Amino acid sequence: MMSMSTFSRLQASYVVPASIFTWDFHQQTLLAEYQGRSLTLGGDAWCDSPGFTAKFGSYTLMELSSGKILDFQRDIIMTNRKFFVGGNWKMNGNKQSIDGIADFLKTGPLDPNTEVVVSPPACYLGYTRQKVDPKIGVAAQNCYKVSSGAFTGDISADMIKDLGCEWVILGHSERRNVFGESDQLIGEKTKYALSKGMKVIACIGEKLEEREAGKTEEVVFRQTQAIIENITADQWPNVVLAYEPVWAIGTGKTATPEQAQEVHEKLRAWLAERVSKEVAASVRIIYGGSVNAGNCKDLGAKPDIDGFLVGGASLKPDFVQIVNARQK
Ligand SMILES: O=C(CO)COP(=O)(O)O
Repeated sequence: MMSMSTFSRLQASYVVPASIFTWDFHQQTLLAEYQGRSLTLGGDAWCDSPGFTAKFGSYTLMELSSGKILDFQRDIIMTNRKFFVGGNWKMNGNKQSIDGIADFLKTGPLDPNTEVVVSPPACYLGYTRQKVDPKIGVAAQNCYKVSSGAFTGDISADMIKDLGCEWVILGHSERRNVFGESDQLIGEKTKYALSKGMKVIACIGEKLEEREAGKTEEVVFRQTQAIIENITADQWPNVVLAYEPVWAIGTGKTATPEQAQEVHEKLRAWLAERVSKEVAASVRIIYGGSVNAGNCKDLGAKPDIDGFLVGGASLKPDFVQIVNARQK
């Protein structure tokens, strides 16, 4: 038996290039043969039926008198990125307040079309896992890049999993800026957590002075590059990217829906070039920074904003409204 990652690697290294080479050769030969002749062309588009592999469509061009295919294009025409809302509790709460949060989450009602994850401080991971509905994911706010050892004060992906939690937030701006974590370390942590089968909310975002200096894209792409290098093709479904401009975190200064959409759209286009069209179309890019019950609907209506990572408001019943931001 071959593992999924070996299969993907062999397919990407040999099968796909060989198929493309063969097709290109065939097409060039055909076009040379038809040179200077008048042709009768017919084209047809085809899409999968919804609910199957509906995200792909193809368009085929045929020379009708010979019945030979001259060209075909395949593209992504539909994506089904499930709306994702994470509550990052940061270093807040105790057992009593967690009970209160579990209660309002239970009362909800929570939109079943939204994937919900809450992220308590490490010492309350097990308690939170027991208290909240099993349909709600529980995330650690950080973890180190190895399974165990002399790393006083840290926790590992293996320990988080042992508590029944499957998510971890990595690269949060507070880890980067208060605790001095580098792009490289965040990449290494991402690699290790994914290798253990964990799901990762990987955070990126520029500081105010970087935005003012026109460096938003440069910073966001640099931070994302260090992350994508550590993700294999088959691991992308386990990754959510969180764009959190540092100037909008905990400041009450939300990015406008247009500002956030602009960065998300550029990041998706960049991912299409750097990773693949499929990953760019399917990965969820969520926004974080002063999201609240009042601004979540406008932000969530933007086409490239696939949800939120919520700080302060995730400790309050307002969080339910944010989870339901896409409801009419
Ligand atoms: O950092 C954040 C989520 O990770 C955002 O925090 P606030 O929602 O409190 O601004």
